[in-house]
Amino acid sequence: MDYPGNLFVVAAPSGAGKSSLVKALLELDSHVQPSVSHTTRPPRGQEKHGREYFFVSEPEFDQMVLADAFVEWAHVHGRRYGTSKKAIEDRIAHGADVILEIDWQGALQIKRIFTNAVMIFILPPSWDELRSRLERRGEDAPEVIETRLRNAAAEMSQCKEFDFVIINELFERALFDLKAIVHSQRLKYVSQKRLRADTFKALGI
Ligand SMILES: Nc1ncnc2c1ncn2[C@@H]1O[C@H](COP(=O)(O)OP(=O)(O)OP(=O)(O)O)[C@@H](O)[C@H]1O
Ligand SMILES: Nc1nc2c(ncn2[C@@H]2O[C@H](COP(=O)(O)O)[C@@H](O)[C@H]2O)c(=O)[nH]1
Repeated sequence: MDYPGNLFVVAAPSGAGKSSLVKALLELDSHVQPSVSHTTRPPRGQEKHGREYFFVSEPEFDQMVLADAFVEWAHVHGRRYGTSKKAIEDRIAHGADVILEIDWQGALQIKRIFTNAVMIFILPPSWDELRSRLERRGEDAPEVIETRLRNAAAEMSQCKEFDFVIINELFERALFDLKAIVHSQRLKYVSQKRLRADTFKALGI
């Protein structure tokens, strides 16, 4: 059986560090491919259209919804965000490991469609640290930070729906945990379906 590829879904409250962790994972592991979402929020800092997001207008997003172009989409912090079918379906069909960095509402939509998706939730170590990460990042206006912190409690309560919860206190430790989850899912297929079968054959058992 060909390696079918895994779909990893990473969710977290804003500022918990999911983009930093996923970025670091992608730098270390070329077999994992990111999905680039569409959003109606404006770009911040150095963000580029087509790299962090496809930045689209509200009417453009509406059109994509009407055209059934999204696998999932949701209202998050007063904006809309969605994963297009185009962003993931080809890659999954070709057996790539794909990682989605999306909110919990989108994550649960994905789980209903892709029942084998591996669901990972990132938590910050404390409220104080969450606030100070958002402030230190320095890319959101104070009122945006307050909205994100207000929404964080409801978001974090969803972590029980996920397969894995990583506490991002020490970055390297959290990255180690994320890598371990990705590798363990890959090994399930590689060892059970192919290498193990080859070894059994060679051993005549
Ligand atoms: N373990 C950590 N210790 C200290 N700072 C961290 C840690 N992880 C991430 N950060 C910092 O916290 C800030 C928020 O991280 P990041 O942008 O990755 O969060 P996020 O969960 O992706 O947020 P959003 O959903 O708003 O995009 C960044 O400035 C990042 O460098
Ligand atoms: N349901 C979806 N949520 C998404 C998607 N892409 C990003 N997100 C989530 O939105 C918030 C805010 O992101 P930010 O870049 O504005 O800080 C965060 O929780 C993201 O994970 C998506 O395609 N679908």
